[in-house]
Amino acid sequence: MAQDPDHASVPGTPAGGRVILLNGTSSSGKSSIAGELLDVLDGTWFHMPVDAFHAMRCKREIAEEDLQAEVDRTVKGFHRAVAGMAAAGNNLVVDHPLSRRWRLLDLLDVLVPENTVLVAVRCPLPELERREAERGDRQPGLAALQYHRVHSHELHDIDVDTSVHSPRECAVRISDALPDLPRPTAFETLRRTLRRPGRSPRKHR
Ligand SMILES: Nc1ncnc2c1ncn2[C@@H]1O[C@H](COP(=O)(O)OP(=O)(O)OP(=O)(O)O)[C@@H](O)[C@H]1O
Repeated sequence: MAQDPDHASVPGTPAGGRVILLNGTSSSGKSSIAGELLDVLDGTWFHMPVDAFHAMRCKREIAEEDLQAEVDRTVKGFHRAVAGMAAAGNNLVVDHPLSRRWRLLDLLDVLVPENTVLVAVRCPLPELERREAERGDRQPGLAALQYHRVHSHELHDIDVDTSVHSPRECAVRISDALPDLPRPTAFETLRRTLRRPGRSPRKHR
């Protein structure tokens, strides 16, 4: 290795990292699977939950009318933080509900589609509502609100059902599927169909 006594050489960048994007409603089990994936996957991976970015915000009260804009700005920054970590060669497990259409469209613009694995984390609504009531730390009705939105674009690379499998079993299924995923990836197809240059953008919600 070359000498660099002043530590002035910017470290080289390996090929872009892989991003496993866990997409499901609140209480579907994304964080639980992410924790298991870090244990199951070979090599070094980071868990990047959008919740961690919301938790970084100062505790000053936000006016009701400003709240959605604050949340959207945080989410948009989170997307770019994910893209930046991956661009530096880090492998990531991202835990994020695609509960508004613009979130998917924005991620299609900033992530490398061939390096992105889109996982549908599914769970029937009655079980989601049971978990939501049991944990008590989520706004009641949040899972129901997101239920018909998060998977509305339909296409994913891998599906798991957390009402049938434990977080560990879901993580093993995802890990086992990685080497043989068909191409094009869901993100490649979605980018081609939803983000074609010159196509008028659909309304972002
Ligand atoms: N496969 C599973 N089987 C049974 N219970 C589960 C399973 N996965 C998660 N749970 C339970 O569901 C609750 C929510 O799990 P978790 O925090 O992983 O969900 P989440 O999708 O990350 O939620 P949020 O987006 O609200 O943070 C927890 O109480 C967890 O123990």
